[in-house]
Amino acid sequence: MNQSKEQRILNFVLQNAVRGDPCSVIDAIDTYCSQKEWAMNVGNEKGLILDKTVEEINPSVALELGTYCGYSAVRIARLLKAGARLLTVEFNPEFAAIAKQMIEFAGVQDKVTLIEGPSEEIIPQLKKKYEVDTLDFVFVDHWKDRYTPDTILLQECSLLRKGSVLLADNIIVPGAPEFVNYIRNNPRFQCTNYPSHLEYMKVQDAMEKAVFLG
Ligand SMILES: O=C(c1ccccc1)c1ccc(O)c(O)c1[N+](=O)[O-]
Ligand SMILES: [Mg+2]
Repeated sequence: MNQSKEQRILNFVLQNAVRGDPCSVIDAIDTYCSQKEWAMNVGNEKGLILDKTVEEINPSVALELGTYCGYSAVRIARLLKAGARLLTVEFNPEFAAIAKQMIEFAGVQDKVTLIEGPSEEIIPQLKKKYEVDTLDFVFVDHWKDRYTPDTILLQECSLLRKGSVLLADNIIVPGAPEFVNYIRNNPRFQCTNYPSHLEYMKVQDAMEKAVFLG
């Protein structure tokens, strides 16, 4: 049966990256997706904004919404301190299966919990089933129409504390206008916009950082 693009990306990583070396995995994905087939990884330009945000926060507990092939999960996990953990949520079972292999090949599986299912079902389970108290960092990169309802759900589930940081991808392309309107007009969040480009393209995009004020 014809392989999926995501399987081709994984195969390229398995053949060109170094097992246990997360940076080589990130580089291999960026090489493949910039030269062979575009894919919706956050990419290196926005990835550097993600890196700086994670390093600034140094989270003990991080959540990612939208795992895809695991590129940003590997990117985040490689920066986490000893004992810190990333929970990453993916709705699509095929993507989750690829991401699991990607995370394991990168050697960051001990820091990452990959959860397959819809974010609206997983978020209410985080406290009891996944033993989360509050989240220090949330990378928001899933279906763009889920950004706002899931940000509201995180608050309703008391998963944010004063200083929790959300970083949202794709503010311009594909865009999340409802989220931008919600978060920038919400007095409980302090927002900062980071202009960038759509991964592997010369198209304007941006990321939005939102600090929860409690
Ligand atoms: O929605 C798309 C999309 C839409 C149409 C075709 C391909 C992808 C997309 C594009 C770039 C992203 O960085 C991203 O996170 C997504 N996404 O699905 O979450
Ligand atoms: Mg994205």
